[in-house]
Amino acid sequence: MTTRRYALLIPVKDARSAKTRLGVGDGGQRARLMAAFAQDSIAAAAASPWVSVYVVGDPDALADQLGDLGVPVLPDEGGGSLNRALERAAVRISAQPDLAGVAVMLADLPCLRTADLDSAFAAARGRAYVADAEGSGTTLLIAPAGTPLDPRFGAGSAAAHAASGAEGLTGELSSLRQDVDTTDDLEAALRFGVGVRTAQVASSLL
Ligand SMILES: Nc1nc2c(ncn2[C@@H]2O[C@H](COP(=O)(O)OP(=O)(O)OP(=O)(O)O)[C@@H](O)[C@H]2O)c(=O)[nH]1
Ligand SMILES: C=C(OP(=O)(O)O)C(=O)O
Repeated sequence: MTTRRYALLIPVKDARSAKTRLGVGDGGQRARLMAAFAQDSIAAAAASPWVSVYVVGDPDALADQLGDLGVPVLPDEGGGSLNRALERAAVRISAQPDLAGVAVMLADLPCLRTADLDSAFAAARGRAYVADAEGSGTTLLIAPAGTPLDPRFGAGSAAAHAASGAEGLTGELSSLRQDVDTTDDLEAALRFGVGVRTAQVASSLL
């Protein structure tokens, strides 16, 4: 275990325009669910001794959405591009001394258990990523100090991160792979076990 921490960037967009592929509830209910995913993801990550968490997004839009988690918010300077927003935030944060590196975790991981995040950081030997359960997306990208973040999130991002030279971590890491994009994913996540905030919102919806 290192004494230096990674800056863990967690991008969160305004819940009202997020998760259009989730076919549950109306727009307002989907926004509450999305906010709960983000809160559970952030709370589990913030408990890890490997990271200091920074949300990347619009601070005004996120004020309600993040509840009382008390995490710092870096502005989204991506102009609609997730990868550009992450690169800009990484440049801002890497001015901090004594970082172990910069990492990115997506905020649609309502099942996340801190131990899986810890295991991923412990296993990374260089720039590394964790693919989602389906194998096509990426849930975590780790760039140790001295390596570029070079984020390639979006459709087919696991293959894109592999092609860019990052190592795909092979541990089970099941709660870190259980991302929720679709209604089927949500059902799988509920069977797996979600965090308290998601459980509460989901029970009022399903
Ligand atoms: N700050 C920021 N976060 C983003 C942006 N795009 C996506 N995200 C976040 O990145 C994570 C993964 O995003 P996607 O699963 O692609 O998001 P989505 O647009 O909410 O989902 P769909 O509408 O179903 O495609 C989620 O935590 C989003 O909130 C962006 O442009 N800026
Ligand atoms: C942006 C991504 O996420 P999702 O699969 O949640 O759209 C990704 O996996 O790169």
